[in-house]
Amino acid sequence: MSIRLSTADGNFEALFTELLATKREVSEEVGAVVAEVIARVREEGDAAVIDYTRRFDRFDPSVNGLRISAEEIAAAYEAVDKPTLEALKIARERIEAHHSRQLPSDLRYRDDAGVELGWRWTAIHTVGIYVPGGLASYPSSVLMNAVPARVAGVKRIVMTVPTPDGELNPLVLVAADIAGVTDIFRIGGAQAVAALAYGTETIPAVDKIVGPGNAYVAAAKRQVFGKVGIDMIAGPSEVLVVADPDNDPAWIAADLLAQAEHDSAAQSILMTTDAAFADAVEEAVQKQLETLPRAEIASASWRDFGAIILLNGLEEAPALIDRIAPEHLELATDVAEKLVLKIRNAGAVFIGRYTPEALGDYVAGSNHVLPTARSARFSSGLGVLDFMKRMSLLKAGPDQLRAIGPAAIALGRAEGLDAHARSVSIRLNA
Ligand SMILES: NC(=O)c1ccc[n+]([C@@H]2O[C@H](COP(=O)([O-])OP(=O)(O)OC[C@H]3O[C@@H](n4cnc5c(N)ncnc54)[C@H](O)[C@@H]3O)[C@@H](O)[C@H]2O)c1
Ligand SMILES: N[C@H](CO)Cc1c[nH]c[nH+]1
Ligand SMILES: [Zn+2]
Repeated sequence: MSIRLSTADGNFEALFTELLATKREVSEEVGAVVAEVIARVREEGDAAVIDYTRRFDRFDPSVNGLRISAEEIAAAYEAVDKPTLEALKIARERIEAHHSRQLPSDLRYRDDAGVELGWRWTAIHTVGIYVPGGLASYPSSVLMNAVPARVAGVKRIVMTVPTPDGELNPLVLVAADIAGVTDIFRIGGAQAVAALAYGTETIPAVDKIVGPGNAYVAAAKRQVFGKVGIDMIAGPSEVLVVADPDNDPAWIAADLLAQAEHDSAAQSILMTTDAAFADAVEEAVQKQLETLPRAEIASASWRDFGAIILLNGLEEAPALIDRIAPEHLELATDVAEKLVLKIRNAGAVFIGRYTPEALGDYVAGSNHVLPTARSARFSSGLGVLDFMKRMSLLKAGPDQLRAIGPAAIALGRAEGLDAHARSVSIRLNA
């Protein structure tokens, strides 16, 4: 049973604020564990990675080597059935087509003073992609990370994926192969992030680490930021479904459970205007849980973090949605197109009754690595630009230096930086 709030109640603001502040991870403890893992991996390299993998993933990766071999990838193709491989290829193509449209253009122009200005985009050379794998395997996340990197022009894509108990997921390996991943390592958690950031004897250090993961992965990415770039914090999944009473409660229940089944720390929220509809959805959730293989995880998530928010009218929705800033927002109402224009903060919006979030998780083409824990207030989902940098270009000749140089001299002197002023004046006085 989820908690229920109503905007009609006097204590709504207090309860809503509490909902926003809910911590879904035990952060202080995680932060300390992760700091120790990173320090040991920096110090001891492969030995620490192997030790932590034995401890957290329950197998010894030194037996087959940290790196997943070409033979293991070839064997994975044999283990994957044809329809699933076809589905993976459809997803890869759609993700590639969508992300190709994100490629930015270079620019060069001459302004009124004759100064040439512009920028040039270049790809990051080596990136690390973290593919989660503790509670479930995510071939789709391999594509969501690696395909935009390839589109951007990244030369080396180093992937880490935990393989609990040493079990390889063939579809994950095939996805990596068709997406153009160059190196794959069978490790996960904070030890994988640390290895990618600092490098070990076997694992190359990368320039940037991207990808979702659990609380340990998220904390590790935060802690290595600066040594390497990171994309954003994409932690336990979330969905906010805005649904009017014209929906089939079973469809909405299925959508709520689709995110709840990821992790007991996932969060699913329903916003609706009708109390009887809310009851029907709650009932449908309980019914569907009876047959869901991952019921244990999903019911824990729905019980501990699920919520139903009753509104007086849909016009109340946008302001509340912006405060929640959900990873995924479903608008299952006939006024979805109008509503979407009023929303500022969400990782991805699914418009209308026939766009379940799961479509975006797999095959729509947009990225499913999205900001969680309210970080959609200031960040966006993974895309091609996360794998690129923009260099400024400037060019002046003697006339342009004469035109704008004196102002630079004045500002250099005003800041007490005489060498700055001189590097301009020396040319003007030549
Ligand atoms: N936002 C997104 O785009 C997106 C996409 C896919 C998955 N997800 C989320 O990613 C998360 C994946 O989590 P997961 O656990 O399945 O896989 P994971 O790969 O993120 O984490 C598994 C690793 O966590 C480490 N770990 C586990 N318990 C530990 C402990 N007690 N101490 C230290 N380290 C420990 C282990 O090293 C293990 O290899 C889920 O919350 C899911 O919702 C998000
Ligand atoms: N919904 C997840 C992002 O929050 C992504 C995913 C992968 N596979 C299924 N779903
Ligand atoms: Zn999902």
